[in-house]
Amino acid sequence: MDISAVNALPYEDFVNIFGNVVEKCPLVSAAVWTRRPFVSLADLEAAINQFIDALPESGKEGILRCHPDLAGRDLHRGALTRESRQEQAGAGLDALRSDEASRVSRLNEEYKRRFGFPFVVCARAHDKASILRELSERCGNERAAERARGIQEVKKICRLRLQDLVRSDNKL
Ligand SMILES: NC(=O)N[C@H]1NC(=O)NC1=O
Repeated sequence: MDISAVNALPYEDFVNIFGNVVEKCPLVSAAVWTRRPFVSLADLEAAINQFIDALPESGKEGILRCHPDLAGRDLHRGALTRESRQEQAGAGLDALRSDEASRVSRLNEEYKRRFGFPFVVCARAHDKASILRELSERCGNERAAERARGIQEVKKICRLRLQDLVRSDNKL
């Protein structure tokens, strides 16, 4: 799929294809559709990032709250989105030892209690050990810093998901 094919998509198809580049936030792709034509994939990514940056802090926190916990309930129930399942499995989060699983669960709960939104990290940029380290370190940050950090991670996840979609053999 090249950028001219992306630009030719009616909004229903655009939202179907790009609706989960920001986890469970199809509103983002529905909003940026009006920014066509995009000159490149990077331009589409920039439009998404600008939309996110223009949100009030409550909207940014809302985006974070749409993310499932890493190695959390949705993974165990088989309720993750396809993208999230692949990302979490790639970092080995679907195969934690029981001591690791209880540590992640305890830290995820501590993080959510402290900040009111879940810990978000781009799992594909990490492995199990570095995710555990980040989770534990970031629990000690301030709320505003964590909100900004979580949003940076959302953008990294989004970039990789966009690249997958445009690289894949997604015949339109
Ligand atoms: N909580 C969290 O970071 N979840 C996300 N991270 C990632 O790479 N995929 C996700 O679903």
